Amino acid sequence: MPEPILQVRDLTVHFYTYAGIVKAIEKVSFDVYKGETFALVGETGCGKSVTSRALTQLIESPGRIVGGKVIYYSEKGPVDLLQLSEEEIREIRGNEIAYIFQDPHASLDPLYNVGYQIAEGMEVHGRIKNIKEGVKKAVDILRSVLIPDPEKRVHNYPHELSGGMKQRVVIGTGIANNPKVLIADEPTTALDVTVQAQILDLINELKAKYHATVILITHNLGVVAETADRVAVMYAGKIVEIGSVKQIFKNPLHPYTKGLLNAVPNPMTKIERLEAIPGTVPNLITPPGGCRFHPRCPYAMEVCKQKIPELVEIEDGHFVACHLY
Ligand SMILES: Nc1ncnc2c1ncn2[C@@H]1O[C@H](COP(=O)(O)OP(=O)(O)OP(=O)(O)O)[C@@H](O)[C@H]1O
Ligand code: NI
Repeated sequence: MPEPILQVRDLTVHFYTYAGIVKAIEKVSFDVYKGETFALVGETGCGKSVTSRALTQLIESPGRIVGGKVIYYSEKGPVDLLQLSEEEIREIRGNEIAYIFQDPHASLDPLYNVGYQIAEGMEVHGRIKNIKEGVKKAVDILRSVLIPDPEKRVHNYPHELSGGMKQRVVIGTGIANNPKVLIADEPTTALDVTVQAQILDLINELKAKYHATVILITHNLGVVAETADRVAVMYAGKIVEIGSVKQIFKNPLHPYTKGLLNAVPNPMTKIERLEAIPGTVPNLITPPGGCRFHPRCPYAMEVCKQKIPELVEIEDGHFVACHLY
Protein backbone atom coordinates (compact mmCIF):
# COMPACT_ATOMS: atom_id res chain seq x y z
CA MET A 1 0.00 0.00 0.00
CA PRO A 2 1.53 3.37 -0.93
CA GLU A 3 1.96 5.74 1.98
CA PRO A 4 0.29 9.16 1.71
CA ILE A 5 2.27 12.31 2.40
CA LEU A 6 -0.71 14.61 1.75
CA GLN A 7 -4.42 13.93 2.02
CA VAL A 8 -6.56 16.72 0.65
CA ARG A 9 -10.23 16.58 1.57
CA ASP A 10 -13.06 18.82 0.34
CA LEU A 11 -10.73 21.76 -0.25
CA THR A 12 -12.83 24.76 -1.25
CA VAL A 13 -11.61 28.25 -2.18
CA HIS A 14 -13.79 31.22 -3.07
CA PHE A 15 -12.80 34.68 -4.32
CA TYR A 16 -15.01 37.50 -3.11
CA THR A 17 -14.99 39.88 -6.08
CA TYR A 18 -17.18 42.86 -6.96
CA ALA A 19 -18.77 40.80 -9.71
CA GLY A 20 -19.72 38.04 -7.26
CA ILE A 21 -18.28 35.03 -5.46
CA VAL A 22 -15.93 33.08 -7.75
CA LYS A 23 -16.17 29.42 -6.70
CA ALA A 24 -12.64 28.69 -7.89
CA ILE A 25 -12.32 25.22 -6.40
CA GLU A 26 -15.09 23.19 -4.79
CA LYS A 27 -14.64 20.11 -2.56
CA VAL A 28 -11.37 19.01 -4.10
CA SER A 29 -10.07 15.72 -2.63
CA PHE A 30 -7.00 13.67 -3.48
CA ASP A 31 -4.06 11.86 -1.92
CA VAL A 32 -0.41 12.34 -2.81
CA TYR A 33 1.87 9.42 -2.04
CA LYS A 34 5.41 9.61 -0.72
CA GLY A 35 8.00 9.73 -3.47
CA GLU A 36 5.64 10.00 -6.42
CA THR A 37 5.14 12.67 -9.06
CA PHE A 38 1.49 13.67 -8.94
CA ALA A 39 0.26 15.78 -11.83
CA LEU A 40 -2.66 18.22 -11.82
CA VAL A 41 -3.95 18.85 -15.34
CA GLY A 42 -6.77 20.75 -16.99
CA GLU A 43 -7.55 23.76 -19.15
CA THR A 44 -6.62 27.26 -18.12
CA GLY A 45 -8.67 28.61 -15.20
CA CYS A 46 -9.77 25.19 -13.93
CA GLY A 47 -8.17 25.70 -10.52
CA LYS A 48 -4.77 24.01 -10.65
CA SER A 49 -2.79 26.92 -9.21
CA VAL A 50 -5.44 27.78 -6.63
CA THR A 51 -5.46 24.15 -5.46
CA SER A 52 -1.69 23.97 -5.15
CA ARG A 53 -1.45 27.32 -3.39
CA ALA A 54 -4.26 26.52 -0.97
CA LEU A 55 -2.31 23.48 0.27
CA THR A 56 -0.13 25.81 2.35
CA GLN A 57 -2.70 28.60 2.82
CA LEU A 58 -1.06 30.67 0.07
CA ILE A 59 -4.33 32.32 -0.98
CA GLU A 60 -4.43 36.08 -1.00
CA SER A 61 -7.36 38.44 -0.63
CA PRO A 62 -10.02 38.53 -2.07
CA GLY A 63 -9.61 34.73 -1.96
CA ARG A 64 -10.41 32.63 1.07
CA ILE A 65 -10.14 28.95 1.91
CA VAL A 66 -13.70 28.29 3.00
CA GLY A 67 -13.49 24.60 3.76
CA GLY A 68 -11.55 21.39 3.74
CA LYS A 69 -8.54 19.71 5.24
CA VAL A 70 -4.98 19.23 4.07
CA ILE A 71 -3.42 16.50 6.18
CA TYR A 72 0.35 16.53 5.89
CA TYR A 73 2.23 13.52 7.24
CA SER A 74 5.27 15.26 8.63
CA GLU A 75 8.05 13.49 10.48
CA LYS A 76 6.38 14.63 13.70
CA GLY A 77 3.07 13.07 12.69
CA PRO A 78 -0.03 14.14 10.78
CA VAL A 79 -1.08 17.78 10.87
CA ASP A 80 -3.89 19.70 9.14
CA LEU A 81 -2.03 22.48 7.33
CA LEU A 82 -5.19 24.58 7.13
CA GLN A 83 -5.42 24.72 10.93
CA LEU A 84 -1.91 26.12 11.40
CA SER A 85 -1.27 29.75 12.33
CA GLU A 86 0.41 32.05 9.82
CA GLU A 87 3.67 31.63 11.72
CA GLU A 88 3.43 27.84 11.86
CA ILE A 89 2.62 27.44 8.15
CA ARG A 90 5.50 29.76 7.24
CA GLU A 91 7.87 27.34 8.92
CA ILE A 92 6.66 24.59 6.61
CA ARG A 93 6.23 26.60 3.41
CA GLY A 94 9.49 27.09 1.52
CA ASN A 95 11.03 24.52 3.80
CA GLU A 96 9.35 21.10 3.98
CA ILE A 97 6.89 22.07 1.26
CA ALA A 98 8.44 24.29 -1.41
CA TYR A 99 7.19 25.86 -4.62
CA ILE A 100 8.66 26.47 -8.03
CA PHE A 101 6.52 28.97 -9.89
CA GLN A 102 5.99 29.45 -13.58
CA ASP A 103 7.61 32.77 -14.10
CA PRO A 104 11.26 33.09 -13.04
CA HIS A 105 11.07 36.86 -13.51
CA ALA A 106 8.44 37.09 -10.81
CA SER A 107 10.17 34.57 -8.53
CA LEU A 108 13.58 36.24 -8.44
CA ASP A 109 14.36 39.69 -7.05
CA PRO A 110 16.28 41.78 -9.60
CA LEU A 111 18.07 43.67 -6.82
CA TYR A 112 19.97 40.74 -5.31
CA ASN A 113 22.46 38.30 -6.74
CA VAL A 114 21.39 34.68 -6.98
CA GLY A 115 23.68 33.50 -4.20
CA TYR A 116 22.08 35.90 -1.76
CA GLN A 117 18.58 34.88 -2.82
CA ILE A 118 19.24 31.20 -2.28
CA ALA A 119 21.01 31.91 1.01
CA GLU A 120 18.18 34.08 2.28
CA GLY A 121 15.68 31.25 1.82
CA MET A 122 17.90 29.00 3.88
CA GLU A 123 18.47 31.62 6.57
CA VAL A 124 14.80 32.33 7.27
CA HIS A 125 14.34 28.63 7.99
CA GLY A 126 17.38 28.48 10.22
CA ARG A 127 19.24 26.11 7.91
CA ILE A 128 22.42 28.19 8.02
CA LYS A 129 24.18 30.40 10.55
CA ASN A 130 24.62 33.42 8.29
CA ILE A 131 24.32 34.56 4.70
CA LYS A 132 28.03 33.98 4.09
CA GLU A 133 27.67 30.30 4.86
CA GLY A 134 24.54 30.28 2.69
CA VAL A 135 26.31 31.73 -0.32
CA LYS A 136 28.89 28.93 -0.04
CA LYS A 137 26.06 26.38 0.02
CA ALA A 138 24.39 28.20 -2.87
CA VAL A 139 27.40 27.28 -5.03
CA ASP A 140 26.67 23.59 -4.40
CA ILE A 141 22.99 24.11 -5.11
CA LEU A 142 23.75 25.89 -8.39
CA ARG A 143 26.02 22.98 -9.29
CA SER A 144 23.25 20.49 -8.48
CA VAL A 145 20.84 22.33 -10.79
CA LEU A 146 23.54 22.06 -13.47
CA ILE A 147 24.55 25.68 -13.74
CA PRO A 148 28.02 25.83 -15.28
CA ASP A 149 30.72 27.75 -13.43
CA PRO A 150 28.65 28.05 -10.21
CA GLU A 151 31.43 29.85 -8.25
CA LYS A 152 31.12 32.71 -10.69
CA ARG A 153 27.37 32.51 -11.33
CA VAL A 154 26.56 32.77 -7.64
CA HIS A 155 27.47 36.46 -7.85
CA ASN A 156 25.31 37.10 -10.93
CA TYR A 157 22.12 39.13 -10.84
CA PRO A 158 19.01 37.67 -12.48
CA HIS A 159 19.29 39.92 -15.56
CA GLU A 160 22.72 38.44 -16.28
CA LEU A 161 21.21 34.97 -16.78
CA SER A 162 19.23 33.42 -19.65
CA GLY A 163 15.61 32.30 -19.11
CA GLY A 164 16.62 28.67 -18.70
CA MET A 165 19.38 29.57 -16.24
CA LYS A 166 16.97 31.72 -14.23
CA GLN A 167 14.49 28.86 -14.01
CA ARG A 168 17.32 26.63 -12.76
CA VAL A 169 18.04 29.21 -10.07
CA VAL A 170 14.33 29.23 -9.15
CA ILE A 171 14.51 25.44 -8.83
CA GLY A 172 17.64 25.94 -6.73
CA THR A 173 15.76 28.23 -4.35
CA GLY A 174 12.95 25.63 -4.28
CA ILE A 175 15.21 22.73 -3.33
CA ALA A 176 17.65 24.66 -1.12
CA ASN A 177 16.03 23.42 2.08
CA ASN A 178 15.69 19.87 0.82
CA PRO A 179 11.87 19.86 0.78
CA LYS A 180 9.78 16.75 1.31
CA VAL A 181 7.22 18.04 -1.17
CA LEU A 182 8.09 20.15 -4.20
CA ILE A 183 5.19 21.86 -5.94
CA ALA A 184 6.09 22.89 -9.48
CA ASP A 185 3.47 25.13 -11.10
CA GLU A 186 4.05 25.14 -14.87
CA PRO A 187 7.80 25.11 -14.30
CA THR A 188 8.66 25.08 -17.98
CA THR A 189 5.91 27.01 -19.73
CA ALA A 190 7.94 30.18 -20.18
CA LEU A 191 10.89 28.27 -21.68
CA ASP A 192 11.68 26.96 -25.13
CA VAL A 193 11.23 23.27 -25.86
CA THR A 194 14.81 22.04 -25.42
CA VAL A 195 15.22 23.92 -22.16
CA GLN A 196 11.84 22.56 -21.02
CA ALA A 197 13.09 19.02 -21.48
CA GLN A 198 16.28 19.78 -19.55
CA ILE A 199 14.36 21.32 -16.66
CA LEU A 200 12.01 18.32 -16.43
CA ASP A 201 14.98 15.94 -16.47
CA LEU A 202 16.48 18.00 -13.71
CA ILE A 203 13.34 17.85 -11.56
CA ASN A 204 13.27 14.07 -12.04
CA GLU A 205 16.92 13.72 -11.08
CA LEU A 206 16.53 15.88 -8.00
CA LYS A 207 13.45 13.95 -6.97
CA ALA A 208 15.39 10.69 -7.16
CA LYS A 209 18.38 12.18 -5.34
CA TYR A 210 16.46 13.73 -2.46
CA HIS A 211 13.51 11.27 -2.33
CA ALA A 212 11.14 14.18 -2.63
CA THR A 213 7.50 14.04 -3.66
CA VAL A 214 6.59 16.26 -6.60
CA ILE A 215 3.26 17.87 -7.43
CA LEU A 216 3.50 18.93 -11.05
CA ILE A 217 1.02 21.39 -12.49
CA THR A 218 0.84 21.58 -16.23
CA HIS A 219 -1.53 21.61 -19.15
CA ASN A 220 1.02 19.76 -21.26
CA LEU A 221 -0.10 16.12 -21.40
CA GLY A 222 3.15 15.07 -23.06
CA VAL A 223 4.99 16.29 -19.97
CA VAL A 224 2.57 14.36 -17.77
CA ALA A 225 3.06 11.12 -19.68
CA GLU A 226 6.81 11.47 -19.42
CA THR A 227 7.22 12.57 -15.82
CA ALA A 228 4.19 11.74 -13.67
CA ASP A 229 3.16 8.59 -11.83
CA ARG A 230 -0.43 9.61 -11.20
CA VAL A 231 -2.71 12.30 -12.57
CA ALA A 232 -5.70 14.28 -11.34
CA VAL A 233 -7.78 15.92 -14.07
CA MET A 234 -9.53 19.14 -13.06
CA TYR A 235 -12.45 20.83 -14.75
CA ALA A 236 -14.03 24.12 -13.61
CA GLY A 237 -12.79 23.83 -10.04
CA LYS A 238 -13.54 20.14 -9.49
CA ILE A 239 -11.50 16.97 -9.87
CA VAL A 240 -13.22 14.79 -12.46
CA GLU A 241 -10.80 11.88 -12.66
CA ILE A 242 -7.76 10.47 -10.85
CA GLY A 243 -5.61 7.53 -11.88
CA SER A 244 -2.19 6.30 -12.80
CA VAL A 245 -0.70 7.79 -15.96
CA LYS A 246 -1.42 4.49 -17.69
CA GLN A 247 -5.05 4.40 -16.55
CA ILE A 248 -5.68 7.99 -17.61
CA PHE A 249 -3.98 7.77 -21.00
CA LYS A 250 -5.02 4.24 -21.98
CA ASN A 251 -8.47 4.12 -20.42
CA PRO A 252 -9.78 7.64 -19.83
CA LEU A 253 -13.26 7.44 -18.32
CA HIS A 254 -14.53 10.99 -17.92
CA PRO A 255 -15.83 12.59 -21.13
CA TYR A 256 -13.74 15.66 -20.28
CA THR A 257 -10.55 13.60 -19.96
CA LYS A 258 -11.38 11.94 -23.28
CA GLY A 259 -11.85 15.38 -24.80
CA LEU A 260 -8.54 16.61 -23.42
CA LEU A 261 -6.74 13.60 -24.84
CA ASN A 262 -8.38 14.10 -28.22
CA ALA A 263 -7.22 17.71 -28.22
CA VAL A 264 -3.50 16.79 -28.15
CA PRO A 265 -1.40 14.08 -29.79
CA ASN A 266 -1.80 11.25 -27.28
CA PRO A 267 1.74 10.20 -26.35
CA MET A 268 0.58 6.71 -25.42
CA THR A 269 -1.83 5.70 -28.16
CA LYS A 270 -0.02 7.74 -30.84
CA ILE A 271 -3.38 8.87 -32.16
CA GLU A 272 -2.89 12.32 -33.60
CA ARG A 273 -6.47 13.28 -34.35
CA LEU A 274 -6.76 16.77 -32.92
CA GLU A 275 -10.18 17.97 -31.87
CA ALA A 276 -10.69 20.81 -29.46
CA ILE A 277 -13.45 20.28 -26.88
CA PRO A 278 -16.46 22.27 -28.13
CA GLY A 279 -17.72 25.07 -25.91
CA THR A 280 -15.93 27.07 -23.25
CA VAL A 281 -15.09 26.78 -19.57
CA PRO A 282 -18.03 28.05 -17.49
CA ASN A 283 -18.06 31.19 -15.43
CA LEU A 284 -17.29 30.18 -11.85
CA ILE A 285 -19.53 32.81 -10.27
CA THR A 286 -22.59 30.90 -11.47
CA PRO A 287 -21.21 27.48 -12.42
CA PRO A 288 -23.61 25.01 -14.05
CA GLY A 289 -25.61 22.93 -11.55
CA GLY A 290 -25.04 19.20 -11.23
CA CYS A 291 -21.93 18.16 -13.13
CA ARG A 292 -20.08 21.31 -14.13
CA PHE A 293 -19.14 19.70 -17.44
CA HIS A 294 -22.70 18.83 -18.52
CA PRO A 295 -23.21 21.80 -20.91
CA ARG A 296 -20.19 20.64 -22.95
CA CYS A 297 -20.65 16.90 -22.51
CA PRO A 298 -21.71 14.83 -25.52
CA TYR A 299 -23.15 12.17 -23.18
CA ALA A 300 -25.04 14.46 -20.80
CA MET A 301 -28.20 12.95 -19.31
CA GLU A 302 -30.97 14.55 -17.26
CA VAL A 303 -29.34 13.51 -13.97
CA CYS A 304 -26.14 15.36 -14.91
CA LYS A 305 -27.96 18.70 -14.68
CA GLN A 306 -29.40 17.89 -11.26
CA LYS A 307 -26.86 15.97 -9.24
CA ILE A 308 -23.16 16.60 -8.56
CA PRO A 309 -21.35 13.33 -9.33
CA GLU A 310 -19.10 11.96 -6.58
CA LEU A 311 -15.59 10.64 -7.25
CA VAL A 312 -15.93 6.84 -7.19
CA GLU A 313 -13.30 4.14 -7.65
CA ILE A 314 -13.97 2.21 -10.87
CA GLU A 315 -10.85 0.07 -10.99
CA ASP A 316 -7.86 -0.17 -8.67
CA GLY A 317 -6.89 3.43 -7.86
CA HIS A 318 -8.85 4.83 -10.81
CA PHE A 319 -11.51 7.32 -9.73
CA VAL A 320 -14.06 9.19 -11.81
CA ALA A 321 -16.82 11.69 -11.01
CA CYS A 322 -19.37 11.01 -13.74
CA HIS A 323 -22.95 9.71 -13.80
CA LEU A 324 -22.11 7.37 -16.69
CA TYR A 325 -20.32 5.06 -14.24
N1 LIG B 1 -7.37 36.89 -7.37
C1 LIG B 1 -8.41 36.31 -7.95
N2 LIG B 1 -9.61 36.93 -8.01
C2 LIG B 1 -10.70 36.34 -8.57
N3 LIG B 1 -10.68 35.11 -9.12
C3 LIG B 1 -9.52 34.45 -9.10
C4 LIG B 1 -8.33 35.00 -8.52
N4 LIG B 1 -7.32 34.10 -8.65
C5 LIG B 1 -7.86 33.03 -9.29
N5 LIG B 1 -9.18 33.24 -9.55
C6 LIG B 1 -10.11 32.32 -10.25
O1 LIG B 1 -9.88 31.01 -9.82
C7 LIG B 1 -10.05 30.10 -10.89
C8 LIG B 1 -8.91 29.14 -10.92
O2 LIG B 1 -7.71 29.81 -11.30
P1 LIG B 1 -6.30 29.08 -11.35
O3 LIG B 1 -5.27 30.13 -11.46
O4 LIG B 1 -6.17 28.12 -10.23
O5 LIG B 1 -6.39 28.27 -12.73
P2 LIG B 1 -5.27 27.34 -13.39
O6 LIG B 1 -5.90 26.02 -13.61
O7 LIG B 1 -4.02 27.40 -12.60
O8 LIG B 1 -5.09 28.05 -14.82
P3 LIG B 1 -3.75 28.29 -15.69
O9 LIG B 1 -3.54 27.02 -16.47
O10 LIG B 1 -4.14 29.41 -16.59
O11 LIG B 1 -2.63 28.63 -14.78
C9 LIG B 1 -10.18 30.94 -12.16
O12 LIG B 1 -11.51 30.89 -12.59
C10 LIG B 1 -9.81 32.33 -11.74
O13 LIG B 1 -10.63 33.27 -12.39
NI1 NI C 1 -2.15 28.12 -12.99
